[in-house]
Amino acid sequence: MTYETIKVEQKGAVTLVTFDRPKALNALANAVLEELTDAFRAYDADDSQRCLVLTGSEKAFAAGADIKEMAPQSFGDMYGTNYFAGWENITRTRKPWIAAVAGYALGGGCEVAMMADTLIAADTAVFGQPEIKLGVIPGMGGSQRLTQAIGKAKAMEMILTGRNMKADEALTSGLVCKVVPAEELLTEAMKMAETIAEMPPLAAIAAKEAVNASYEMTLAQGINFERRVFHGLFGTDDQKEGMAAFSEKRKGDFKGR
Ligand SMILES: CC(C)(O)CC(=O)SCCNC(=O)CCNC(=O)[C@H](O)C(C)(C)COP(=O)(O)OP(=O)(O)OC[C@H]1O[C@@H](n2cnc3c(N)ncnc32)[C@H](O)[C@@H]1OP(=O)(O)O
Repeated sequence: MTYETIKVEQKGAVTLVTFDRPKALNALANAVLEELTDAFRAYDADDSQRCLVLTGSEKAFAAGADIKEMAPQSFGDMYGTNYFAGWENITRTRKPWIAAVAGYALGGGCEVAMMADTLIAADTAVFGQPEIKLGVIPGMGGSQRLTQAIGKAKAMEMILTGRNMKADEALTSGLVCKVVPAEELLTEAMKMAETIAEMPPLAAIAAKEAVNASYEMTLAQGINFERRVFHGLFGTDDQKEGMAAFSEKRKGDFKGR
């Protein structure tokens, strides 16, 4: 597929996806959803690819859903098409992916970044859910994921006032795993992605499932799920290779089997 709103590059075992709609600050039009969903599906299906980085431009990761596309829609249009439901497809990606955020990540931009397995931010990053200023509320998971990430008090304050959060606050609030100088963002994100790409791929998928289960299950259910998945990994060649490599004091060569 040829993409018009995103750029997709394979760099070794890492897929780099860049929002490429600079005129509207990478606003998330329907075309972006279709292309991004296709790129993520292709990544998940390609055994040579073991981690993905999603990034934007220096000025904006993404400035939210396309307000001009949304503005004229009626309740019937929104409800009838289950508008925005398609974005959840991205969260079904089984393999790990990282959001590398510089500049604005507002509204849907913040929501897509929060769908990632982890977020790394440039010191220029600005996160926010300003939908209330447009007479709506977050519609792509922001009220849920922001609250899970930073807690009710701060999420409520941001969503009710539309206040933005800068990178340093995003770090102390637990929204992002690290903040780096803007000029180093891509290098740092690719370095993290390359490290993940060297890990046994089945264990990476399993680790992701286990961490995500903590949002869906009780503690007892989650611990039981983790243990079963842990047991299951003893059926993989990569577990044998990983433990042999440790004993033989060498780096593991993981095949994803
Ligand atoms: C998914 C949901 C349900 O959660 C909903 C949403 O995501 S609603 C959208 C939430 N996002 C916003 O409200 C942010 C809107 N944008 C801004 O506030 C500003 O653009 C800014 C603070 C990010 C940057 O300001 P500035 O540097 O002054 O640039 P602008 O001149 O405003 O923007 C440049 C250009 O981009 C267009 N633009 C920006 N954001 C969007 C957007 N979300 N949708 C459509 N178009 C957008 C903006 O209109 C400008 O284009 P022109 O008018 O010059 O053609």
